[in-house]
Amino acid sequence: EVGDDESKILLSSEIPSIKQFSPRMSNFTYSPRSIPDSDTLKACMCMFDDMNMINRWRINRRTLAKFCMLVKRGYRDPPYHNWYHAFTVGHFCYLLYKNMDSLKVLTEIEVFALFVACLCHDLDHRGTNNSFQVHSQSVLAALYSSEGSVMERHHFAQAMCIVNTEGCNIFENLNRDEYQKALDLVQDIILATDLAHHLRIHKDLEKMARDGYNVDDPEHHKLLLCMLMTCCDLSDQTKNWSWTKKIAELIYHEFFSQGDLEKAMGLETPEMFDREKACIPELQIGFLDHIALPLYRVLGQTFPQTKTVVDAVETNRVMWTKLRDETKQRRLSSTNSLDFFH
Ligand SMILES: COc1ccc(Cl)c(-c2nnc3c(C)nc4ccc(C(=O)NCC(C)C)cc4n23)c1
Ligand SMILES: [Mg+2]
Ligand SMILES: [Zn+2]
Repeated sequence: EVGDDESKILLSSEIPSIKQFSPRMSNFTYSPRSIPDSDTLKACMCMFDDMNMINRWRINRRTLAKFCMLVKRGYRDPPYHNWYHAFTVGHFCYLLYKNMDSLKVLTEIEVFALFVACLCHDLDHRGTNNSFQVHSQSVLAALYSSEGSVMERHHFAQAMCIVNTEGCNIFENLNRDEYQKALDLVQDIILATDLAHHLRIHKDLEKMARDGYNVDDPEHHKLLLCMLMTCCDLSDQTKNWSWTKKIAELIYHEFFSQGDLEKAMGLETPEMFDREKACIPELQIGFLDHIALPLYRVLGQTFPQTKTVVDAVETNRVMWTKLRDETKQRRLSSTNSLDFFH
């Protein structure tokens, strides 16, 4: 049941030019969600091509088309952690490449692994997080909870299944060392998408920003890969307010569904997942203050070309504070009304 747009991609040997998409495709302000689902596979192929990855790693076009198709199919359809999320994360990686001098601060194989990891990083996500896996004693927790980062280990395992599927191994023409290096990098980068991991390395990222990035320090390469991956993963926060607000709705739709499940299973539900207790503007301001803003500030400090991105996140924070104050205002005014007696 290969979709018609997918079979067209598969059969057509030439890769269309990136020019056929918006001329703003490589601007930080461009929102990839304006690319229709039916064009996302073609857009992925174009991004691989525009970053010269097809030539550099001698990727067979048909193999690339099959790989991208299986990755897209490897996502389920929860409100947020679906193929569209993976596609937008991959697109932000493309934006970093186009706006940070082809990411020459990393090696070519690191950039290749980063882009592949972006597309694969949430494969087969079920719309529930690591603590839900452990508390609900899911199959994935049984498999991976002893090492932690349960979902992220599963996402990587799914990516390896695709790479090992006949006709889908985009790494097949790498030599032995490059092959091993590429898969190790994809694993490290996908494991780094666990927010708990990001919180563990945040002090190191700030130190790297203070000291200045040292392209000759392998530790800085590892830290930078983790940092850029999380910047890609949270990149919906760097777009305009209407998109950012829409994304929050999708995320809390997913969170509250998890909370409903937890209540039904008699598990305790943190406020963030409890539709009765959560105040979305408050929670979003907290997320921006504790995670997103410090992260994008480190990016902007280390790479001045990305400063515009920090401004966008700051603007979104202002919008959330306005929404919070309005919501408070409405509640204040209503308690003075007859509602008070109900
Ligand atoms: C990088 O990995 C992930 C994994 C899952 C998600 Cl949903 C996100 C993510 N992407 N955008 C958002 C936004 C706008 N708000 C969020 C609010 C809270 C949390 C959260 O998980 N808080 C738990 C605490 C231990 C930090 C995640 C949020 N988030 C990122
Ligand atoms: Mg994830
Ligand atoms: Zn993600």
